Formats: sequence, structure tokens, C-alpha cells
Amino acid sequence: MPLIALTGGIASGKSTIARRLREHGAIVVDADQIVRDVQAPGSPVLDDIAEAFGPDVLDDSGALDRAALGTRVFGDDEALQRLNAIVHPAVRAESARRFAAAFAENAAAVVVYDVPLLVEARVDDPWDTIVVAHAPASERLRRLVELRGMEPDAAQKRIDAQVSDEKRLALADIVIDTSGTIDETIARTDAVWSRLTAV
Ligand SMILES: CC(C)(COP(=O)(O)OP(=O)(O)OC[C@H]1O[C@@H](n2cnc3c(N)ncnc32)[C@H](O)[C@@H]1O)[C@@H](O)C(=O)NCCC(=O)NCCS
Ligand SMILES: Nc1ncnc2c1ncn2[C@@H]1O[C@H](COP(=O)(O)OP(=O)(O)OP(=O)(O)O)[C@@H](O)[C@H]1O
Repeated sequence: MPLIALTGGIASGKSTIARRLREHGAIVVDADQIVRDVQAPGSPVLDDIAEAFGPDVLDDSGALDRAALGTRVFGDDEALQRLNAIVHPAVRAESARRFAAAFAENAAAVVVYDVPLLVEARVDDPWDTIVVAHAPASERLRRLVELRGMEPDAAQKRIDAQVSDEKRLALADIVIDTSGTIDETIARTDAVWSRLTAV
């Protein structure tokens, strides 16, 4: 069963593409969701984050204050790398467990890893195919501001914390252009589906 890596810059449309691939029958492993799972209250990862960044990054219930930590790390490379060093090993381990479970289940045509930081956090390449969701950084900035209500400066800091579109596109086996309408993205994803299951 092929293992597909789906990556793209923030607000590039990965989740939109992943949802469509799941409708086609793929098992999707979502790195962003795994991040939230390993950061759950009481987790070793959250204890390490609180130790590294102080109690201000926890809310009154002891859960991670995601906005507060985001403000601390985006725009501060040293702080971001410190956070990544805490979170990424747990994300990699849990992702591997979910891949193994999906392959053991063997009930799908492909396994898709929806992973924003494929390039930035690259360790090894078990991927049969790398799919990149691509919209220019300017369009992604517009989406973050107009659709998610982010402050322009905060949105730009998140974009700047990731590799360039050129660097990410250089790794792509398949590119899905998401700069048009949602319907065009869906149609392009459908066209890619047959290529993914033929691997
Ligand atoms: C900083 C945190 C608390 C902000 O949480 P928030 O809920 O605002 O954002 P969320 O986690 O949903 O991420 C949204 C998007 O931000 C971008 N992003 C998140 N973390 C990072 C990072 N370390 N480097 C670059 N971009 C990132 C990705 O495009 C991601 O899809 C959180 O993103 C985090 O803990 N990040 C570190 C773990 C990580 O690297 N996650 C990326 C997926 S592997
Ligand atoms: N042509 C398009 N294709 C996909 N998404 C689009 C398009 N036009 C606008 N959007 C919007 O852009 C936003 C980003 O989409 P999505 O959540 O799929 O991106 P993402 O890459 O998963 O984001 P993140 O990096 O935060 O996980 C969504 O609100 C989506 O509705």
C-alpha cells in the first residue's frame, strides 16, 4: 500500500486535499492533529513545553494556550527550534505508529501523511510519492488574514517560519495548484487520485 506525503505551506489547502483523498478511500494521518494529541494536558510534551517557556503558555485549566505559545515562537527562530526539538520527536514516533496501524489494517488504497513541515523536519524518505499543495505565499497570506482573521504581521511570521515555495516545490513528485477556487482544487485532487493508487 503506497505511503504518500502531502505537504504545503500554511493555508495552502492541505486539509482540503486530505479530506477529498479520504473520500476516495485513503487513510489520512494528520500531523497537526498528532501535534495537538501529544500536547494534551498532563502529557510529557506539555510538561517539557511549560518547563521551557514558562507557565504563561498554559491556560487556567492547564492546557496549552496555543495563541500565547504561537506569539512566543513565530518570529523568534531560536524559540521555534526549541519548541520543535520538544514536539517533533513525539510527532514522528506517533506518526510511525499510525502508519504501522494503517498498513496492518490494509483496508485502504493508500496512506496519506498530511504534514506541514515535511521539508523543514525532514529525517528520512519512506514516501512513495510527495504531493505538494501549492498556492503563492501572497494568496496564503490573504487567506490567513481574510478567512482566519489573523493579524497580517502574525500571518507573515508564520509564513516566514517555513521553507520557501521554491524549496518545497523542488521536492514535489506531484503539485496540486490550489490558487484557484475550492472546486478547482477538488477537481485537481480527483485527477491526482488515480496516479496515487497506481504507484
Ligand atoms: C505553535 C503552536 C502552539 C501554534 O498552535 P496553533 O493552534 O496556532 O496552530 P496549529 O498547530 O494548528 O498549526 C497551524 C499551522 O501553523 C504552521 N506551523 C505550526 N507549527 C510550526 C512550526 N514549528 N514551524 C513552521 N510552521 C508551523 C503549520 O502550517 C500548521 O499547519 C503549534 O503550531 C505548535 O505546537 N507547533 C510546533 C509543532 C509543529 O511543528 N507543528 C507543525 C506540524 S508537524
Ligand atoms: N482553491 C482553494 N483550495 C483550497 N483551499 C482554499 C482555496 N481557496 C480558499 N481556500 C481556503 O484556504 C484555507 C486553507 O485551507 P486548508 O485549511 O485546507 O489549508 P491547510 O494547508 O490545511 O492549512 P494549515 O497549514 O493551517 O493546516 C481554508 O479556509 C480554505 O477554505
